[in-house]
Amino acid sequence: MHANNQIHNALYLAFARQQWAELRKSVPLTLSESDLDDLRGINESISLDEVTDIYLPLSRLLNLIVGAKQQRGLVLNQFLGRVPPKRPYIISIAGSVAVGKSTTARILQALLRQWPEHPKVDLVTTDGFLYPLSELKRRGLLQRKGFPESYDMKLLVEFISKIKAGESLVHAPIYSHISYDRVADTQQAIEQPDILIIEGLNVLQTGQDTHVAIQQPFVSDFVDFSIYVDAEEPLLKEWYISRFLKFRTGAFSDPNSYFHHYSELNDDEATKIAANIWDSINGPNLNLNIQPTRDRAHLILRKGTDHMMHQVLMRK
Ligand SMILES: Nc1ncnc2c1ncn2[C@@H]1O[C@H](COP(=O)(O)OP(=O)(O)OP(=O)(O)O)[C@@H](O)[C@H]1O
Ligand SMILES: CC(C)(CO)[C@@H](O)C(=O)NCCC(=O)O
Repeated sequence: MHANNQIHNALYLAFARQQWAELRKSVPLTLSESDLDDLRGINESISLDEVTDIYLPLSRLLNLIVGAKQQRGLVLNQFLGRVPPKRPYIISIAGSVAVGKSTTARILQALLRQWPEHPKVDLVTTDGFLYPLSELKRRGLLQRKGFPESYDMKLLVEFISKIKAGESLVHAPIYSHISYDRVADTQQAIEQPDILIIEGLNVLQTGQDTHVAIQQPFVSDFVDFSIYVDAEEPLLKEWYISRFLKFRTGAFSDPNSYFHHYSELNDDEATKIAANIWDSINGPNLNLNIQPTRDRAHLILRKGTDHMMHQVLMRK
């Protein structure tokens, strides 16, 4: 599936699911029943096998990597003879619409919090940095949501640079999937976490990928470790459609929902509309702007049917 396998092999170590699962090594399955309940609350469809085989080794890897960075920070301070501000370790999670970025991010958050070295783990999504709906309309971008030009990149880069600089309180705008818009009067407060996870379609993008010149620097300049969640497009489209069908009885049934009128649709009608949104917006965005950023990631998690990860690729 990779256009240039030779380059890929040179860049990444590839692990089949079972090989990766063995790398959990000494990480005990420290999850209590209540932890498991929390994880099920994040996504009831996620299996315990997925947590033990994929996420526990990943949590171990990230704990080691964050630890190495913290050590390096101590050495630097000793050398410079000063106490620097606490700077969060920043992990980014990229991938298509509906690949499961937010589920992956929330499970990682829950697992990373359990390590005594980094108990405070915050999570933001770049959805909040989409322009407000009125601005998208003004710019004629309603059919381009999720494309690079639909984000306020200046605001996003300002946000992440403040986090990286160790500012004690930084605010992020919040997006509502119900109103399909930025929330007007509430913001998310980020107060010097040990780790910040930032999740979104665009976290690996630079100006070079797109027809739109995005000003430098890029989000990835501030990110310590990047993850790309990958799956073949037919699966992504299927997951997008099935989430859309589920939303009819969930989010869309809310009278405040932007898509409230979809709640009345039968399965066939809803499938057609979702497939059409995929083919006209999310699919082209994947192929033009998201997938081309995949091979910049430090780690690629490859999913197959039923959201099962079947391969992990790690930068050498
Ligand atoms: N590990 C998993 N097991 C089973 N279902 C999953 C898993 N991860 C995600 N899903 C399902 O796939 C769909 C997309 O997941 P999610 O909302 O996490 O994706 P996303 O990449 O954050 O999407 P978006 O970019 O649109 O916000 C949801 O219906 C979710 O329940
Ligand atoms: C908010 C984004 C861009 C990303 O999560 C996406 O969910 C979205 O709304 N895409 C636009 C097309 C659609 O409604 O799916």
